[in-house]
Amino acid sequence: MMYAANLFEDKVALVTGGRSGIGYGIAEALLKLGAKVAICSRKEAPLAEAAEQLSKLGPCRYQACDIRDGAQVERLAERIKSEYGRLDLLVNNAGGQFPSLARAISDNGWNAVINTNLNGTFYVSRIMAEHFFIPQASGNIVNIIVNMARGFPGMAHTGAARAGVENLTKSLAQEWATYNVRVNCVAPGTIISSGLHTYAEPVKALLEEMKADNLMGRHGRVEEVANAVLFLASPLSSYTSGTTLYVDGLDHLHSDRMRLVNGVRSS
Ligand SMILES: CCCCCCCCCCC/C=C/C(=O)SCCNC(=O)CCNC(=O)[C@H](O)C(C)(C)COP(=O)(O)OP(=O)(O)OC[C@H]1O[C@@H](n2cnc3c(N)ncnc32)[C@H](O)[C@@H]1OP(=O)(O)O
Ligand SMILES: NC(=O)C1=CN([C@@H]2O[C@H](COP(=O)(O)OP(=O)(O)OC[C@H]3O[C@@H](n4cnc5c(N)ncnc54)[C@H](OP(=O)(O)O)[C@@H]3O)[C@@H](O)[C@H]2O)C=CC1
Repeated sequence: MMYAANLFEDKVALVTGGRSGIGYGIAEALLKLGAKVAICSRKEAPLAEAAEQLSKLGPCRYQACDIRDGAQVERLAERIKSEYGRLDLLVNNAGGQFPSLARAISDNGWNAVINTNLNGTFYVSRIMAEHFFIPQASGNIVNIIVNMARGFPGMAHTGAARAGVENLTKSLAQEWATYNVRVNCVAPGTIISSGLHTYAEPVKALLEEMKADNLMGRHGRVEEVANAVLFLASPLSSYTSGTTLYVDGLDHLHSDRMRLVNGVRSS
């Protein structure tokens, strides 16, 4: 760990989707640097188990919460208030989608992905800002999106949702600068995490091809995403807001994704 061990001492962080994968890695990194952490996700049992593990590193509370439901998010804010009394950092990490060509996405499937990634991110951001960041006149939001710089063939729903989050980030960063709130995005490429285990063949084979197509010749690691979040969450980035930091081994500048997706289609 290259950051000072007390970098987030006395800071309180909420990591949505913190029970698994990238969110867990972010929560772990924040705890190691002295933060108090809250994690939320929909499934209570694995969430409780993750919080128990994370508590070995420092104070970690959990509450089941579907970010698509504003009432549940309000209850989460009340709980954070009663447990910790404040919130300094929100990491909007909860999200996901399923691989599908656009023509095959049903209305419900489209709405499920937009509701999760775009609407959920907005609800949590607005509610935490109202409860904490604006009254405190300080706060920090890091939105985990995805590299969709050149579109996202094979996952058009999430490409659209994350582009919405990226633009929302620019708007909130400007509206809330006056309250000393910074808002940024981290855009991962393909990261080896629990999220990838949800994919079956032939997408698994496609992931191998994407690795070979990557200019660094590999997928990313959870710690590499967490390190980017730590930078944006810390005073080291105090003059940075409204931006996107890519953690994708250059995929946003170079990738042959549509050709690879066509390969899956014809296999
Ligand atoms: C074809 C080429 C593919 C290219 C792929 C490239 C791969 C690169 C990947 C690298 C970058 C990104 C990686 C990651 O993000 S990893 C993280 C992954 N983690 C998750 O995605 C977990 C969270 N996901 C979910 O919870 C769900 O996907 C969802 C967001 C949809 C929310 O679930 P919810 O519980 O609300 O959904 P329901 O089960 O109620 O379903 C609602 C409708 O959505 C349809 N649906 C859901 N899953 C699928 C599926 N696998 N395939 C098709 N349709 C699906 C479902 O059928 C419902 O619609 P209908 O009522 O019309 O049936
Ligand atoms: N792995 C990768 O290659 C990449 C991942 N990403 C993004 O990073 C984030 C984390 O991904 P990763 O850790 O890999 O995957 P995971 O599937 O492990 O993580 C997704 C997390 O989000 C939670 N979640 C999903 N929907 C909701 C909801 N409606 N309300 C609350 N929590 C929810 C899940 O918990 P539960 O099921 O209990 O609700 C889970 O903890 C996601 O947004 C993902 O799309 C972006 C680019 C690349």
